[in-house]
Amino acid sequence: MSAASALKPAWRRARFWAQKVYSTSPKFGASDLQMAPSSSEKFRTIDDLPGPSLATTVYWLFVKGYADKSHAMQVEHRRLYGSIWRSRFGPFDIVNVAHPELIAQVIRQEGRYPVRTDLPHWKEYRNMRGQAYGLHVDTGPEWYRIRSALNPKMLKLQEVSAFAPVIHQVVTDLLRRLETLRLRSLDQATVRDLAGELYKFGFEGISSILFETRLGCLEDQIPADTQRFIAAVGAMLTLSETVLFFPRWTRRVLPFWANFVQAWDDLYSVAQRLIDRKVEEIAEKVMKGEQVEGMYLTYLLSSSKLSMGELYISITELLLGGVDTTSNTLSWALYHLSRDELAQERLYREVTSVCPGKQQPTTEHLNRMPYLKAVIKEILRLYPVVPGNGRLTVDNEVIVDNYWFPKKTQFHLCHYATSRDDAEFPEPDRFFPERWLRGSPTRSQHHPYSSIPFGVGVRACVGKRVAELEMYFALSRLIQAYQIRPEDNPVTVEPKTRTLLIPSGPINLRFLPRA
Ligand code: HEM
Repeated sequence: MSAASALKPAWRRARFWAQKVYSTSPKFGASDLQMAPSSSEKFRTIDDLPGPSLATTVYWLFVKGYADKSHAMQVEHRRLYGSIWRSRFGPFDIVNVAHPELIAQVIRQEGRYPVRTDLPHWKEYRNMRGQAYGLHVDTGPEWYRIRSALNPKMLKLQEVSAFAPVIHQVVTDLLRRLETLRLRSLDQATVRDLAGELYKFGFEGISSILFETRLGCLEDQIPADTQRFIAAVGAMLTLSETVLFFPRWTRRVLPFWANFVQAWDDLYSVAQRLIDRKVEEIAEKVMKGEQVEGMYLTYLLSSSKLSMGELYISITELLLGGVDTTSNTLSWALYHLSRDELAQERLYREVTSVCPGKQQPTTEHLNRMPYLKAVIKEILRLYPVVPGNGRLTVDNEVIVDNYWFPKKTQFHLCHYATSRDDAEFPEPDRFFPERWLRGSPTRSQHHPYSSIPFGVGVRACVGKRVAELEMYFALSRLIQAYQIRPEDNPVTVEPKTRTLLIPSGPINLRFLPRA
């Protein structure tokens, strides 16, 4: 049998997918569809893709210095290889897509149970400890079952508005903390390493919703248990990248795997204890015949859709998703507003016109603050905190552009490159919230997949609404309270990638109280 005839069924399936995919994508591949591939006309394959060799990748990462700038490497590689290219590095063999239409094609073919990427080290840890798999490790219908249990109370703004009072409490603590820090500084204005403070805010904010408990992250003396919790989250996220790179045999000589396990053990045990404490509280109330009121954890416990093991893991994973993401976005927002007086003044006028006299905004007020939302959108366009997302094809072969890919292809969706593309957003490196204002002549025309910081579809970020609420409340109240300025002799802070896109240096800002 010739190679061509052996591949025939695959091409037939490919043609079927091509029709599905291209039917709504005029720019890419439409002309090829009209030439509908006969059995002799083939789609190209992964082997036909351009891309750097292993040696070139090593050179880029370790000689040219892109190891912590993989977001910038997306932009450079797109310039060199076009909108789709292949990279191979160690165990990784990845197809990068850096055009919104191609990202849309991948997403449209992601199937019912999309998978981002394999996390073999997380799975191994959970197997070792006999824990449930949870949202990040489970796949197929099992992932969907867990996700469906977590979605309610998280996905709609009206639903998450139930969390508004507790978020406001945490924002009040943040304002108090910043006030203390600024008054302690030499010029009685400067808060140094704002991202570090906002990290504690992110941790406290999401924990107060998930555990229905205040952890004291924003206090001067952070309780020891909370410190251990914060350290474990940081260690796990950092080591998670490292352990993947080293082969298994190195575990006997290098400390990374043991430290990774320790971090997970610490993290899991604190989360478990906090949840168990809540369970006891609820049980006591029920025994006394008292009304049980609560938020997300109480809802999950009462819905009984997850086993206790699944609940421990799910809450822990939600925490991991919610800590660094909102805090980094807020850090960048304050960084840019401090350097753009006009934008800051416009935001201040909007917030004070809707909520005069430092009134705390409600979710209804937020509906009348388009500029506030535009600021956050613009920041997430400039600094998508997840600069590159993933999709691993599991159920289907897929066609992207004019290439056919088998099952188990790992795609890397280059969000950073698309949202900084001048074909989508003129002056892409400029902070310009006006480009998001509906009905304004400054509104940009762009592909709907060119800036998708939370992802799209069934696997998109489950915490999007909570994140938005936290960021809107925090930013509006900070702007009500302070004029924010850069420190004297300010330095430009560039982003760097450490899985997430984060500031590469400290952000130091001056907070000048408003009358
Ligand atoms: C600025 C804030 C945030 C951004 C930009 C962000 C972004 C993302 C992105 C891009 C994904 C991957 C989506 C996909 O694969 O299509 C994701 C997944 C996820 N996020 Fe967020 N996120 C943010 C805040 C949060 C918060 C506050 C939480 C917790 C409440 C959270 C929990 C999660 C979880 C659990 C997942 C995995 C969902 C799944 O696999 O089914 N995120 N996020």
